[in-house]
Amino acid sequence: MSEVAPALRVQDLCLSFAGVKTLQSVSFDVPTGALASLIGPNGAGKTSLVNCLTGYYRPDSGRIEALGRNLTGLRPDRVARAGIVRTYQNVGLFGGLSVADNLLAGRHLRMRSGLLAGGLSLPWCTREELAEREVVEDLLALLEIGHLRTVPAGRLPYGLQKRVELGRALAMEPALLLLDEPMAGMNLGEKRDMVRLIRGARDRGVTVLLIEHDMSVVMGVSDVVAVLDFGHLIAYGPPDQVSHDPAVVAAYLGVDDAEPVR
Ligand SMILES: Nc1ncnc2c1ncn2[C@@H]1O[C@H](COP(=O)(O)OP(=O)(O)OP(=O)(O)O)[C@@H](O)[C@H]1O
Repeated sequence: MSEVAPALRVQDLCLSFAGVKTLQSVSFDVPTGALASLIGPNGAGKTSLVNCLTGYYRPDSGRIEALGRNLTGLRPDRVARAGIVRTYQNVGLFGGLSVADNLLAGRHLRMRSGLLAGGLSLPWCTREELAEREVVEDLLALLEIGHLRTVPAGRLPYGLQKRVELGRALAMEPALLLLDEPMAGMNLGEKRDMVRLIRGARDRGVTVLLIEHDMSVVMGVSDVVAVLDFGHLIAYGPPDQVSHDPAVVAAYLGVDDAEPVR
């Protein structure tokens, strides 16, 4: 039986800034179709690793393979074209555009028609736009924000803006979705909602790598967890195993008692 290749394979990745080692020989896989989490205390190197994966940082050495391609050292636009979509810690929506139009903006990357053809209202273009709007409606339903479709995104509370951001990322139909601390600054209720929606995306076949520093957030939702500490991968495996790993408990003093967010 042939094994399915992992969606992401990180091998011996090293990164340093002015001689200070930020990532030290980090290796792990994200299985295709999984919801994987990358966790670690503040300053562990999580964002630096994501910046390597998305082409913003060039690693000193090591290899990044995703979706069967070698992505090591590729520019961010080339990485995005390979189907890897990322959200950021800060909200980056078009505040004046409606929720639906923000999602449509995500679809535009995939649309045949450019703005010029759209402006001329060519029949094929209109048909295509209608089809895109249907996809957007489907995503609005998935994210439970259909009732907000006409509201300017900038007027929404923070937790809902993060939901729209997730929607815009999903609108790009990523093969691998990197979510950089999507629950930072959220209250418990908003975190629970977000966890449910991210799981929903995974259940629709999107491979997800969730970056988080709050261990309780990831333990209830992840298929597999990778733990970074001071640039080293100190644990990798299913959440139950990782949460009891002595190295992880030491890195997160006391947090092994944390209630998982479900
Ligand atoms: N562009 C840069 N120049 C210099 N040092 C950097 C740069 N980017 C990251 N670092 C350093 O790398 C280390 C890891 O930072 P990083 O932001 O990757 O950690 P993190 O795990 O994402 O932390 P947090 O949870 O606080 O976001 C830190 O010591 C940081 O100062």
